[in-house]
Amino acid sequence: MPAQLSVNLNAVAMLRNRRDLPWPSVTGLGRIALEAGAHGLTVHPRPDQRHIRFSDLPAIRALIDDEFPGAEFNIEGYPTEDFLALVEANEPEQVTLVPDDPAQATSDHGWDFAGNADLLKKVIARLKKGGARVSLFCDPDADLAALEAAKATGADRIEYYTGPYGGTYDDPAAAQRELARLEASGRIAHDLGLGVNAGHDLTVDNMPALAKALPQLREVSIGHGLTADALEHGMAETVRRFIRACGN
Ligand SMILES: CC(=O)[C@@H](O)[C@H](O)COP(=O)(O)O
Ligand SMILES: NCC(=O)COP(=O)(O)O
Repeated sequence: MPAQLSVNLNAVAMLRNRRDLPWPSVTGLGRIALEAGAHGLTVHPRPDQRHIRFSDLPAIRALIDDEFPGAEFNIEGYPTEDFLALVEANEPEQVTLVPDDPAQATSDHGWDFAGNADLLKKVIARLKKGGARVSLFCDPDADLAALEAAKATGADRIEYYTGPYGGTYDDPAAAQRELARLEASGRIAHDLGLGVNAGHDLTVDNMPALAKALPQLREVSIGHGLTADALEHGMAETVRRFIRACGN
C-alpha cells in the first residue's frame, strides 16, 4: 500500500506568525489539505511556539473530529512534561517523539534508543495508555542493534529522519547512497515488526525514489517542501501532487 500523507502545518503557522493576524489560517489550510485527500495533519509545537502555538491544537483536533473523522492528528516533539500534557489534552492518533533540544532550529537527528531506553519506555507506556500510536524519530542508518533497542521501548513505529536525503537534491550519486542506507535499515525495521514512517525535507521530486527504496513506508509527514509547493500550485493541487508522488 502506498504511503499515506500527513501534512505538517508548521510552515503555514510560521507565515501566520509574521503578523498579529489570523491568516494564513492553520485550520483553513488543514481543511483544504484533508479535503484534497491528505490522510492526516502533523504539528511539531516547539517550546518557544515560534510556529505552531499550543492554542492551535484544540482547533485542529476539532477540525478532524467534526469534519474528517478517520483522518489522523500526529503531534511531534520532545517528551517534556509540558509536551506530554499538551498531547494528552489533544488526543492525537499518533505521537512522534523527537530528541530535540529546545534551542534547535529544526530536527536533525534520531534517538539514541539504547541510551534513552528508560525515558522512552516510561513515556511510551503513558502515551499508549492514552490510546495513541507512538513513533520514534530515527537516524537513516539505524542498524539491527539500534532498531532492536527501538523495538524494546514499546514503540509502534519509527520515523526515518530524511534530512540528509533531502539535502542531496543536486547530487544524484549522494541521493543513491542515502537511499541505500534507508533501504537497508528499513528492511531490518520491518522484519522486527516496526512500522516505518519518514519525514524531513521531502518533496514531490524526491518522494518517488524514497517510496521505491522503502516499500514498507506507512506514512510521510511533509511540511516545508509541501508549503513551498503550495505557494506555486495552491494547497489542494499540491496535496494531490504529493499523493501521486507517494505512489498513489
Ligand atoms: C521531526 C521533523 O523532522 C519535523 O517535524 C521537523 O522537525 C519540523 O519542524 P520545524 O518545522 O520546526 O522545522
Ligand atoms: N516529521 C517530519 C515533518 O513533519 C516534516 O518536516 P519538513 O517537511 O517540514 O522538513
